Amino acid sequence: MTERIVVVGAALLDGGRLLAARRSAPPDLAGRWELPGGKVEAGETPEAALVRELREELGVETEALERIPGEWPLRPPYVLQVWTARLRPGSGDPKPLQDHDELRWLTAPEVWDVPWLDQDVPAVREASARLDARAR
Ligand SMILES: Nc1nc2c([nH]c(=O)n2[C@H]2C[C@H](O)[C@@H](COP(=O)(O)OP(=O)(O)OP(=O)(O)O)O2)c(=O)[nH]1
Repeated sequence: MTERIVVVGAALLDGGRLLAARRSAPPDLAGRWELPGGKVEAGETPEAALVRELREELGVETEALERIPGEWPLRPPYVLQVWTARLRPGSGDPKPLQDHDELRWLTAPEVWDVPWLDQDVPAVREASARLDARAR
């Protein structure tokens, strides 16, 4: 089993807050919170996948900023990579259009108020470190 599929997660930052999204499906993930995103398709860059997924799932126009170093294993063959991102000027507010049933903008002290997917915790820790740096 050598196939490896990258899932891009967005640390979408706005005004010193991080967007968290509660999954509505599948049943084993529903109710837990994640960094919105999805699978990178063949021939697609991770940054393009991030912009596409956030448009589909949240109805927003975004820009990927920088990759957070590291890679975190999900259920094989998936691995999670995370980019910071921001809303483009004129983008609407995110809405839970697909895959999610609730969204929250979390300030640095609120980051651990939601039950993140277990496999997302290391990535969220890295993302929240960026949030702390930006909030200062
Ligand atoms: N988007 C996202 N998916 C995650 C995270 N953590 C985690 O375990 N996953 C899992 C859930 C899914 O099994 C897989 C990504 O699937 P997805 O449903 O979000 O991606 P997608 O839109 O490309 O999927 P699909 O409907 O095309 O199959 O990775 C995370 O932080 N963000």
